[in-house]
Amino acid sequence: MKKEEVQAAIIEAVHQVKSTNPMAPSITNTVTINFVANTQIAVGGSAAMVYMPDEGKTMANIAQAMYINVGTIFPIYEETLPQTAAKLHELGKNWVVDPVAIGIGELRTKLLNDFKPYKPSIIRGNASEVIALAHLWHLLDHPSESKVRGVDSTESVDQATEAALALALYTGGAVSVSGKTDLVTDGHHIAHSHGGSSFMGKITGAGCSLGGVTAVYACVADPFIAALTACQVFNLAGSRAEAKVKAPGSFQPQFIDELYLASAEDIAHNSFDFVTL
Ligand SMILES: Nc1ncnc2c1ncn2[C@@H]1O[C@H](COP(=O)(O)OP(=O)(O)O)[C@@H](O)[C@H]1O
Ligand SMILES: Cc1ncsc1CCOP(=O)(O)O
Ligand SMILES: [Mg+2]
Repeated sequence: MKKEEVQAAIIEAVHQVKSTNPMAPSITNTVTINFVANTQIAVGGSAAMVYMPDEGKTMANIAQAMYINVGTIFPIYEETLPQTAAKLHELGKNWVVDPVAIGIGELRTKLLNDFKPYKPSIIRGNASEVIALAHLWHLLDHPSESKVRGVDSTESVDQATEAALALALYTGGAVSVSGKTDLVTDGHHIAHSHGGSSFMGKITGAGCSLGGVTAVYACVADPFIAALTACQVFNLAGSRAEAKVKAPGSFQPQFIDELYLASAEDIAHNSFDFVTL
């Protein structure tokens, strides 16, 4: 795959989403649920948030792709999440997992551990979360020095490269690691997407919404292209929004506007590096 082919695939994914309005349902946290839905809608997708086991399985049946984010969990998720993941795996649908706050609490750890056999098509998290998931799934041969302290990363994207590659090779899908520069890999290629804004770390939900938008593109594109397209549109919209505002409060609505306004060509030509391994 050449960089020009990647750019052509990004343009195609953006056009497909804008013209078909695909639904990427979510089971996601209660902190950022509204922002996730609004960003999914801004790029041309359709949002539907569910909680219950029968809802998860129904959505797995009718959706083209789905998003599961464990940022806030409830006892019912012990039923909802494994049943939904099993159904998505059985049906061969693309689905995105964001292992928010991995390491905190027994239920979250159990839920993330139980996803392993269902091989999520895209794992999206910050560096610390991606490293912690690779350790939880025993994919790294050195001991864990877990630095997860909540929802924010304490490690750099570069430090998560080995974990991202190990996860991608295990799932056969893609892994998307966010930070100042984002890394996307399918185990055979690595892309680094540039841009964004420091204000994205000053609002809640930049990562969660990146996962939701990744699921929208996963309705129409393969996991690597879907994950990279989402990073590209976020980095472009983040840079453009930052240029127009002074502080995080006004950054958030401006960012949604820029997601909505970004053209397929501009998204594909936002700065990124691409290497084949
Ligand atoms: N300092 C930064 N500069 C540019 N973009 C950033 C910065 N911090 C985060 N982002 C962007 O914000 C989004 C969420 O990333 P991140 O903050 O790592 O996720 P999370 O909220 O899950 O920890 C990504 O699109 C990422 O590129
Ligand atoms: C603050 C918080 N607490 C539990 S989930 C959540 C949202 C995390 O959002 P993001 O990972 O996108 O910053
Ligand atoms: Mg996050």
